[in-house]
Amino acid sequence: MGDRGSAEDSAIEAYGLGKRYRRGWALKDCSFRLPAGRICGLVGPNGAGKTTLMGIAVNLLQPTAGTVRVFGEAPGPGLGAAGRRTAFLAQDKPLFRRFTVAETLRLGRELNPRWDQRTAEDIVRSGDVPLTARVGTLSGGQRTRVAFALAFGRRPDLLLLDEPMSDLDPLVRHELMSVLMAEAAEHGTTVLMSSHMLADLEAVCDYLVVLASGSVRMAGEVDELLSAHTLLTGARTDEGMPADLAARHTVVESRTSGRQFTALVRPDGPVTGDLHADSPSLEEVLLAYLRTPGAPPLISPSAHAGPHPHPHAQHTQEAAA
Ligand SMILES: Nc1ncnc2c1ncn2[C@@H]1O[C@H](COP(=O)(O)OP(=O)(O)OP(=O)(O)O)[C@@H](O)[C@H]1O
Repeated sequence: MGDRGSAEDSAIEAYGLGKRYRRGWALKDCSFRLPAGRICGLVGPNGAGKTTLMGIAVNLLQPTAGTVRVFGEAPGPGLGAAGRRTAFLAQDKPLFRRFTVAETLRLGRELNPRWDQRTAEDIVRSGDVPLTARVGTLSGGQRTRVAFALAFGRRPDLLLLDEPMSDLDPLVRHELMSVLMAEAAEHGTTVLMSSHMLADLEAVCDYLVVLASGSVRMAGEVDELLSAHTLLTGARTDEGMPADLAARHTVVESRTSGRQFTALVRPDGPVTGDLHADSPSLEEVLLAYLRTPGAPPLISPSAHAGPHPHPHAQHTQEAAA
């Protein structure tokens, strides 16, 4: 892609990234790479650091430690190259309430040289949101649609969406997911989307980053992550599951129910014994990691990040958050 060398292949690369607030670390030693062109789900329990990570990537927050690169550049003030290529849809979707929808889109057009009016208007119109309505009179879901239109209209190379679907009804959610996938496929947009709706993520994402307590617990291609895991069921022992299983394989989580145990494992060789082995769904894998923040992390090779060449180019002072 282009003449920018291998850095161009990474949409986001975080290395040793940390953010400390007064109450403690919100992100700690967070390293991962998101290759360009993926639709990536960002998953983690409340307070895991998802919003903080996105805020650092779009230069709204400064890291306390480590570095982040967006298309190979440190996020900087103003509309640097990385900033021009990035759109961020924040959780509270800030819009001017007194503006009409048309005025909101006009502002988007005036502020963005790459503005795509047709895409933005299509997204608004397909939800029957009148262009003449004031933003303050719209329902929460309609406002989300306008915020989506603003984000897509910017024609970003990287779109960061912080829990974009939380106030949408299932039909609108489904429709906007389809818009998201179609736009991303047509323009090669990289998407990083935080969500607690695991089924939605399963439908649209081909890449995943799982955060727990500020650290990356799992990152990589969905297919790779899924195929690394096996769901085992068998007769429970006094300890719950047979002791040799934990000795031979990486156990993410094990649970017992009645006379049975179920364990999600990363097999380190053939699974032997009187056990039933199944392929887990993405939801089963994610739930196991969310329930077990201490599980050994799994970072697939495409998600590995290394140190950046100019670590001092990144600001490291605390921001007024
Ligand atoms: N401005 C702030 N000042 C102090 N602490 C903060 C601030 N913003 C976030 N935190 C803390 O940092 C941690 C991570 O918060 P963050 O909002 O990044 O999590 P999240 O994964 O986006 O959560 P959620 O799923 O609830 O949106 C939390 O413990 C939160 O209380």
